[in-house]
Amino acid sequence: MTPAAQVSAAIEILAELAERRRPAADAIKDWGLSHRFAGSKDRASISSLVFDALRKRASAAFLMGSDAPRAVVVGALRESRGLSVEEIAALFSGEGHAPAPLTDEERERLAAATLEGAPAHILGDYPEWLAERFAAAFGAAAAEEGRALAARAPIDLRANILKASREDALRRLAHLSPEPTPLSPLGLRIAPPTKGRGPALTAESAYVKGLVEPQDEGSQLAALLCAAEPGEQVLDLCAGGGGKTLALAGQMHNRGQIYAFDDDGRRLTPIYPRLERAGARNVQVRAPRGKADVLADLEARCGLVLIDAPCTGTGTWRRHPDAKWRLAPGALEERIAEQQELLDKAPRFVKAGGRVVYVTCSLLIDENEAQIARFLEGHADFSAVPAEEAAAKAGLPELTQFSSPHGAGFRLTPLTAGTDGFYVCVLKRG
Ligand SMILES: C[S@@+](CC[C@H](N)C(=O)[O-])C[C@H]1O[C@@H](n2cnc3c(N)ncnc32)[C@H](O)[C@@H]1O
Repeated sequence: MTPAAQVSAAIEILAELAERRRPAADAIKDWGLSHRFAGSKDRASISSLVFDALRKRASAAFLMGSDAPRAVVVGALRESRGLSVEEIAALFSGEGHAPAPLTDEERERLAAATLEGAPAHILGDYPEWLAERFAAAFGAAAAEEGRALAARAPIDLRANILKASREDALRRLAHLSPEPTPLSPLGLRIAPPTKGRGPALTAESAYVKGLVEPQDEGSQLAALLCAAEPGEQVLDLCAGGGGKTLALAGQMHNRGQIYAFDDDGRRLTPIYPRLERAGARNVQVRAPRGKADVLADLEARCGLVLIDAPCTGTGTWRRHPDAKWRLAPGALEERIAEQQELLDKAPRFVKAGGRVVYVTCSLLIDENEAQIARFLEGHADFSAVPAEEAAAKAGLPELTQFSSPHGAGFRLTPLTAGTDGFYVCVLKRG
């Protein structure tokens, strides 16, 4: 396919997404199935165009004076890719499978329109209904935080210390030019591709042999702040695919026991091969079994209960730019209710002196500091561990700089920490 035909395909897919609220990856996959002539490189280029347009959907629409898919793609080619009017005009030639030529108005806007005077949610490319919540979380930095969330994310990996040091992993992957991550002592970072496909990581022998695991640096830090110790009894209450479970198994050097639970058994499916590949041997997966209380024996036994809570995922928009436009207010309310339920459930399993670590990949106060404040009101035997103390316990005193200005816990954002957005709070019993 020509680059211009790829642009046409991206516009077509965005039109489909505007009609049906569905993940962009699904729409791209379906498009590929019904256009068999498109090769894998074409599909990667189209996918990258669609995601770039979604990253900049609000600002591109503002620039072009229209939120039609074509306008968004035209605007995003300027905003995301930095193309000139002539470069964009060359793609919109109207020839063959190229989109229709630029109109005079489109040309004028591309040449002269600016974002001056645009409100923060346009400058930061996030939904208008979240504007108040972003202002509460970030104040005057809301637009800048939004812009950082609209950028492409790097590929972060965690060295699996059960099998390799970070130095080993860096050497093994040297052909991908990884850099050590600045905050996590276990992290490796590969720059994001400017367009098209990134490296085929799962084909790397370092991955196949379990020396590295893809995990955003923020997620690595959340796991490190758990400060799990060898020999501890740990309940991972929302284990899902096991990203944090694996990190905890490494921290514990395979000693002690991790119980990995998720109330949706299907979500646990990937954990089995991942544990195998990582060489994690201290994990018992406790899949739900109908109405049976599969965690009954853990009552008051755990030194650590991790709640990696279901959330709106506002911190992960760099990786899922379509999610920000699909998120609806009702979903936020549902997540808040689930988070409260989990926070109320966790103390049952915590022994005296033990801790609960509450984590979300959201940046909204309602899902984070407000949840912790509510929890502490109802659980007088728990207190939030001050950020300085929690950071020191994790051996990462520099994380104190990310202590939340809105209450207990840590806030990491792409702008301030260069990670996905994460909230982490360590709560101690007694
Ligand atoms: C953020 S994801 C977990 C990600 C995982 N810990 C990781 O690092 O890969 C949240 C998980 O919570 C699970 N969940 C939602 N409500 C739950 C509940 N009441 N009890 C246990 N798990 C729950 C979801 O099924 C989902 O897998």
